[in-house]
Amino acid sequence: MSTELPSQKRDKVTTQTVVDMKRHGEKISMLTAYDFTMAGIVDGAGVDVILVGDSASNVMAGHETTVPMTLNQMIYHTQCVVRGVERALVIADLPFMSYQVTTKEALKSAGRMMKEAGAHAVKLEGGEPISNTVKRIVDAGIPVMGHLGLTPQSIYKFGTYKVRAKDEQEADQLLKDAKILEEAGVFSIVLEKIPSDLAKRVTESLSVPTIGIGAGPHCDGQVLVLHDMLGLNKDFSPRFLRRYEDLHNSMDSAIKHYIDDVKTGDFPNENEQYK
Ligand SMILES: Nc1nc(=O)c2c([nH]1)NC[C@@H]1CN(c3ccc(C(=O)N[C@@H](CCC(=O)O)C(=O)O)cc3)CN21
Ligand SMILES: CC(C)C(=O)C(=O)O
Ligand SMILES: [Mg+2]
Repeated sequence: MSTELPSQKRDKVTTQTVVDMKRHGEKISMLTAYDFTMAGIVDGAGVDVILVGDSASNVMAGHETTVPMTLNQMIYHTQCVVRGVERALVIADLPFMSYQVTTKEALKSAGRMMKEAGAHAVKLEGGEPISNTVKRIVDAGIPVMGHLGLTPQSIYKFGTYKVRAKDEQEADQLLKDAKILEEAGVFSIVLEKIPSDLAKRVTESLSVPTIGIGAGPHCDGQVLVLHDMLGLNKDFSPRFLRRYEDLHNSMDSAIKHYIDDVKTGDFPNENEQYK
């Protein structure tokens, strides 16, 4: 019998693969990407899941929140990412107000994300209030990832990005929401900025995998925003973020070097021109 872990097959990662990874106790790695070049690097390095997050609103467009992102903008980013990916599962965030008004509109939004953008699955924020919508999308053959805890599209309802579900009543509600989403058919749930103990309880009570961001070590997988973990984002330092590179500094010094070479006439040299 093979002792190969589910993700070690070089086959494309599917929603079934990530569910199998939970059953085998293999952790799931997920990162964001918003464009072709970055997606190719992230996929080539072997990440299991790529999220085209609506954090593109912050990271790509320079907005303060994810609220302004449109469905057409998310479709564009997802098209770019899909062209750069060979193996990873590509999940796209449905942006604010593309799925909350009616179930019919939600299904259309999810359908466009699959047909026009080539996403393999969509992610929606929220629990019980969107469970019928989730069920309808899943019934249409579109895999759905849930997202509970800190749900940035609702920032104006909560007013802060502080840790969520710290009191018992909110914790019980989150646990209930997770069960309801599982029953509605999600293949996985993101847990954002909640206490580790609660994330552990949720993870143990579900058969579908949890993917944490600021939700501790007991989740079945972890996700970070690519630009944050590469150190491109100087002014975002929540405690859950680990920086694996300081690309801001690397880019800054490379660019300064180039400017200097242009000013001094060092660039272009003898070999960098046509005769
Ligand atoms: N660049 C980026 N990274 C992300 O992780 C991310 C986005 N953008 N945009 C969409 C959401 C918003 N997310 C957030 C936003 C803020 C905090 C946060 O911890 N902010 C403050 C603390 C705020 C408070 O305590 O009131 C911090 O410490 O930076 C965490 C996740 C996660 N997502
Ligand atoms: C932080 C992750 C989970 C996300 O939703 C995003 O990048 O938009
Ligand atoms: Mg998001």
